[in-house]
Amino acid sequence: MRYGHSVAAVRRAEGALMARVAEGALMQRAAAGLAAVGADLLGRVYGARVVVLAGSGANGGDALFAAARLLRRGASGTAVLLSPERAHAEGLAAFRAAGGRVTGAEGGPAAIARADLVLDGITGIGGKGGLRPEAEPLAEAAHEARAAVVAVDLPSGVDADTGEVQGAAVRADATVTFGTYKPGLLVDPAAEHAGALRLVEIGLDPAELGPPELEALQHADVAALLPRPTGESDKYRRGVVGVVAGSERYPGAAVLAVSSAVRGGAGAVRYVGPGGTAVLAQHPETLVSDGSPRGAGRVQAWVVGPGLGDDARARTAVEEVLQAPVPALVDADGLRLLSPEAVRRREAPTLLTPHAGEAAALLGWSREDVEAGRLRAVRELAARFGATVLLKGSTTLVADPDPAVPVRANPTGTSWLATAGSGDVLSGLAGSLLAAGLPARDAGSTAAYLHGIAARLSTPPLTAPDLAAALPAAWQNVSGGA
Ligand SMILES: NC(=O)C1=CN([C@@H]2O[C@H](COP(=O)(O)OP(=O)(O)OC[C@H]3O[C@@H](n4cnc5c(N)ncnc54)[C@H](O)[C@@H]3O)[C@@H](O)[C@H]2O)[C@@H](O)CC1
Ligand SMILES: Nc1ncnc2c1ncn2[C@@H]1O[C@H](COP(=O)(O)OP(=O)(O)O)[C@@H](O)[C@H]1O
Ligand SMILES: [K+]
Repeated sequence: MRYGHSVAAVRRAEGALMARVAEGALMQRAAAGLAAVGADLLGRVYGARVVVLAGSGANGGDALFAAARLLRRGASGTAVLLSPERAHAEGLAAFRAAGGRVTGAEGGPAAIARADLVLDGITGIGGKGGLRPEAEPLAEAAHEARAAVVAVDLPSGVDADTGEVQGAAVRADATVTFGTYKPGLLVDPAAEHAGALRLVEIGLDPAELGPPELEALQHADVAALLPRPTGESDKYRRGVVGVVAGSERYPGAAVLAVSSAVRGGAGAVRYVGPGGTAVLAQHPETLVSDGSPRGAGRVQAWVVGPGLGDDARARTAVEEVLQAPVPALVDADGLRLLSPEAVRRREAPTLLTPHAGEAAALLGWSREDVEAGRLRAVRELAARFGATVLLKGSTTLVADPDPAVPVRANPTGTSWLATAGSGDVLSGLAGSLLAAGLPARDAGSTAAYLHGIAARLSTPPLTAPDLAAALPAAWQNVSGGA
């Protein structure tokens, strides 16, 4: 698991640790880790040109000390000081002592254009708002230069706690972060600015950090969560998932949702709706009926909504699913037929899976505001509906209705998933995992993880049926065949 801790938690744990170690020791640990990553990216340090973008805080100090280490190994270096009179004094002294040159912001772009490595030490967890105007041309020059750009702790200009980016921000090829991940490194739009992430341990005590704001599953976590049949299993004990999807107008959604539900860990799939013939043609193992959910027989979880439309039949289906005493996943058209009160009244878990447009409609926000503030949006929805909410998109987030439970950020997405019907595949898969007994947050985040891996394993440009067909390979990829 990767954990993302808030700035307040990091400050608390750093403060406690600093009281126990020699002055400056933490910054030296950070600088050593940063220099090692810089050396790695350079391949050959001797003769390389390093440029440090140094703000006035400790983030600039880390960058200057790291550059000094590279200079002592034969690199040459220029520090671009954004506030020359307030630069980190010890870091600057070490950099100068190692032979580094110093310039003001005006000398930055020319130095950056010739650089092999740029260390972005403008701001770290102390940054507020986007980059200030004098730093913007530096960020732009770094983006255009052929140099590798390494952000120190965070890309400067992004919000560490929320992943929001207000104004200009540095775009890095890699980010070396200290002690723990920050939520902004795991959530777009900030995550997109961070590039590859490297964590450098500096000795923070997990107990002093406290609970994370955010978690990102890794292969081993997902492998441990995936349901597995045992000797005692039969198809009913493995769970039956009911899928209410598709309509005369959108028959394909039924086929897509079932195509992933049958590959999602449940023992059987019941399909309810007008698309039974098409579903059976693709998946003869499905139990189909054309009535309403109430008369369809027992299920351990329902999926309702993909391609459902909004006629009387659709309304009845959503109503009946919400009244059922089993976990329910509501997606797509189903989300338009929901009231927060009806969801809040439920005793069994509910998982809502909106994309940004659907989330915007549910919240009364603009779509842009949801995309710019994903973490706020998903938490707000979970609170309003008293439900688990999976917000789809460039970073898929899953929030529990209890605000103390960390939000899960999915690390496996790829923009190839932006293809018609891939959301239907996700909901069938997540519903199947719910039926197999996973709690809603685990079902949603595990489904998003596998969905992303399936996309990576498919040959682009991928289609929704490709994605469903790649689920067994994704499953194997994650669990190593166990
Ligand atoms: N506290 C610690 O124990 C450690 C801190 N470390 C580093 O220290 C960083 C935090 O240092 P600081 O608290 O000094 O804060 P920062 O270095 O992140 O930035 C604070 C400074 O930047 C200025 N500033 C804020 N927003 C700005 C903006 N938008 N544009 C330009 N300037 C802006 C502020 O006026 C302030 O002087 C971490 O991110 C990490 O890199 C590491 O050395 C590891 C140890
Ligand atoms: N830019 C992107 N990067 C990563 N994943 C994306 C991106 N855009 C969409 N996705 C994913 O693709 C799926 C699309 O779902 P959805 O918007 O419901 O589409 P549809 O209704 O066509 O099935 C979701 O899982 C979403 O997270
Ligand atoms: K930085």
